[in-house]
Amino acid sequence: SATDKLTPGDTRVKYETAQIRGKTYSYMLGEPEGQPKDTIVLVHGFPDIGFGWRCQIPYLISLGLRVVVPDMLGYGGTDAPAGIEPYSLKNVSDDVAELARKFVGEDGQIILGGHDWGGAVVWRLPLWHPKLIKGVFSVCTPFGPPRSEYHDLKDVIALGILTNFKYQLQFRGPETEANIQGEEKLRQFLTCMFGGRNSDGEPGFDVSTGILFDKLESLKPSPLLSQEELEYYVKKYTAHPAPELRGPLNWYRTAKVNFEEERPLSETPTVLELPSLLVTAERDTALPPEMARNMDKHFKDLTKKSVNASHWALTQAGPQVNEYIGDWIKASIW
Ligand SMILES: O=C(NCCCc1ccccc1)N[C@H]1CC[C@H](OCc2c(F)cccc2F)CC1
Repeated sequence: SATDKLTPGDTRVKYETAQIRGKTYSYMLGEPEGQPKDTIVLVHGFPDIGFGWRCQIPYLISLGLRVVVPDMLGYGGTDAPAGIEPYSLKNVSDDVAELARKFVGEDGQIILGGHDWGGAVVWRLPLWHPKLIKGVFSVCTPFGPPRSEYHDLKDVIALGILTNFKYQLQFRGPETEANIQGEEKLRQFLTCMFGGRNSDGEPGFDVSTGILFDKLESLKPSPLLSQEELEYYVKKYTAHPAPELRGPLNWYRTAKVNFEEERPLSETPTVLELPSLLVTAERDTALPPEMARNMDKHFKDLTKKSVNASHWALTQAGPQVNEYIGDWIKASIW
């Protein structure tokens, strides 16, 4: 039907590019019948692409929204610039703001949604561009306030805190980028991250270790991706020269840059006044729902929901996620 998930190359959306603050961004554009009620921008995470929102895009168009879904910096048809700074949450927020303004103008507003790293972006964007966002939602990723002190993740984990982020020590290091190169390894990596298991039912990734590289070649296809969808992801990831994961993994190397850029924001308590929605995934091992336990004091209008899904909630609980987003838009924004 009209709201069935997008397929690779689906003609229900247009595939466009734009020059944004010196980089080429590639994005999907979905236009509703008649005048759009609003424009919504969707920000994906790691290791994903805009296609990760395939279960949401047709539904949001059916609500009368114009839907803009970029491949984020370093991914798919979007540039992967050199250096770490371009991947900071502030720089990526400024890129998304410029892309949004192409559709709503200098004084217009958008609804903004994110998943995973895209969730971290959407919680910062309204702090940098307060007038642009009329409502913000995140799937899986809780809000964390800007910090006044820097603590390296390695030290935090050594204290037994945030041990669910231990895989990030591997991701920010050299080995993942070095070990995952070329079509076959990228296919195994994506199968792994999307929940592929071997014939003994063992996963190739866990949050307290990271990727178990010697398990990759024995993983069976992930039930979360059809073969066609997996090949579309592989094609998008091999569009960048080796090391193909340099751009995506640079997001894990921005902690110090993010801290320095956000320090001025940490001097006053952060309270987001705009309508906000958090949808947590009950079985997300990297971003468990209890990470959101201290969020409420930073929001004036926060709705919290949860779905019975793993980290890949957008596809695993697509209809439920869509219902929560749709109900929240109708209740809090329209
Ligand atoms: O690494 C990520 N995804 C890849 C792993 C996906 C996966 C999980 C489970 C099974 C299979 C695959 N996501 C990042 C997204 C940003 C997060 O950092 C920002 C941040 C904080 F540090 C503290 C509080 C809130 C906050 F947003 C940290 C996780």
